[in-house]
Amino acid sequence: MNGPNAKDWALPSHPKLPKGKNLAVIVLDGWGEQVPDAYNAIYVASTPTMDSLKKGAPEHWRLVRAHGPAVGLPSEDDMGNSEVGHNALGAGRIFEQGAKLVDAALATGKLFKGAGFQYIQECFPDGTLHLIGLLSDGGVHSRYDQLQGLMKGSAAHGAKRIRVHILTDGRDVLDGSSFAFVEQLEKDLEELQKQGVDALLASGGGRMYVTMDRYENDWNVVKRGWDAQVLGEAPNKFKSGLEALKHLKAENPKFNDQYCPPFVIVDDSGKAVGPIVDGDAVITFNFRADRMIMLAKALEYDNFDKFDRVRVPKIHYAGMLQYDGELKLPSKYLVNPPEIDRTSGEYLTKNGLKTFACSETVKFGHVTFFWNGNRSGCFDEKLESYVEIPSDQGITFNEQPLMKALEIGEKARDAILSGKYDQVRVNIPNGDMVGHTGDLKATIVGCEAADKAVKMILDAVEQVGGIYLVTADHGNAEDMVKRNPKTAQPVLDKNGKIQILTSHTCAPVPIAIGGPGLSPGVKFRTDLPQGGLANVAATMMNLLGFEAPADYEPSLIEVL
Ligand SMILES: O=C(O)[C@H](O)COP(=O)(O)O
Ligand SMILES: [Mn+2]
Ligand SMILES: [Mn+2]
Repeated sequence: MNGPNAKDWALPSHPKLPKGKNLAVIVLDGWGEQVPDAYNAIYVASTPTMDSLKKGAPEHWRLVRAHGPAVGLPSEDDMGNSEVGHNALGAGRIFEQGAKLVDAALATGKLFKGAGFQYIQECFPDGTLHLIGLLSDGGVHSRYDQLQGLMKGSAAHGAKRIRVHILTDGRDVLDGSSFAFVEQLEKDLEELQKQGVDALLASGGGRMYVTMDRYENDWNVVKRGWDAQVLGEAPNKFKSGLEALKHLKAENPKFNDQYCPPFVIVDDSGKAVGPIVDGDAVITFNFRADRMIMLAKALEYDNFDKFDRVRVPKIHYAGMLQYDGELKLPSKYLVNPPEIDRTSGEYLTKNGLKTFACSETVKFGHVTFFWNGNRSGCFDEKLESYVEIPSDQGITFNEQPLMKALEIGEKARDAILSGKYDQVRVNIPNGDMVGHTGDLKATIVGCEAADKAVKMILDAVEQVGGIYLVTADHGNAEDMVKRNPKTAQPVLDKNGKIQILTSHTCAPVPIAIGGPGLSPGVKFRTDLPQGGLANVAATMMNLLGFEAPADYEPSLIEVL
């Protein structure tokens, strides 16, 4: 990686704040600030520790922006997410993120002129173009209008045969919305057929059960997708996508979009219409990395032992973006990823500071990979310890809402008490992972567990005379229902039932600082009302006794 020379990596000392204080950084995943009512799981939950921090407002507690342009997303309507949130927290600057970069590359047509697309195009005369990704307009991992642009543009640039392999959402968008997305997709494919392109939906499955696992929590998820997408094999076979969803839902009263079982579309003779074979091209159209990396490895690596691929077709594969800058995976991609460089983690190591980072598997990469600018691995193994607590596999987290919050708290506590680290950072997942299930009761339990974990860490900070910084990456658990934007009242569906919100929100998130090591004159500035997650990195550097690099977003604190 290019970077400043050694001299420039040195951070100047802060004129007023001392070095040598332990700093605990706690990111509560999916923990926003919203109207206090019965559907705000955080408000309903008993969270004495987080409540006590709020009493420090405005000097030691405030809100920061965690959505839209504040984290590099296209518009104010874009909710925050873990990738952009942790990127901003770790890098201290706002980078235009995947969603925006793909929009621009499609709008200018640059996407179709780049080396990545040309590599894909080489297969067009004889092969099929397969498009694999998340089917929704959530804007977190992918967006439907971008898939439309990709399909149309590919046809215009010579693709004669297109097969789409969908992952139904219901997590970044309302559960049940997949029916409408599939209907729209099948219409769009028909339109392409009228123009002479042999375009069909080929396979599908729910994102959490098929393909979109992350951080290698459960390779079975990716295998289910591989079998349907590549081998054309699934227990469920249908003539169309809509028929598939209707049938699977009728069969199972608990059906939801996130966990839809895998299916393949077959022709009249019962043959799968779109297995991936030698000579084909494959694009994974998600722009976000974490949940596409495992499939990218299966598609790209010669030496691969995570599951039996049975048949490994010789294909030209490209990602919408390059998902991992360190692994250079995938090697071919359509749009250059944001160049997130000189992250706070890298600065800390260059200045000799020691870091401990921990979460459970499903969020582990958030405090490591995303935090470090979509880069796997440490900057300096001698200075960094990354600890992953294995997550439960094969369950929806409303079944285990405590998750590993207390185990994460214990690891952080021990790391703080060991006195070995300057910065101890964790991600506590409950508000988000349980919030995504839409189960209000379980989310309340999860928030209570998260609060206990925070207490455990703050107690350790107290013992060593350290400093804490508690914040979140975006909202989720604070709002569990879809609301009328004008009245803020819950919206009812056609059966009169309240519509459950499984997704993130556009709410701001809290940030609190404190601990016995915090110098008495430190308080939040009042001249940064629009402050966002990208302002946190400079704040952390100050609390560690350093000035932040000049191009970082300004620190949220001042010293009187
Ligand atoms: O991938 C997911 O679980 C959701 O789409 C977004 O959640 P996250 O951004 O909190 O990971
Ligand atoms: Mn998150
Ligand atoms: Mn989430």
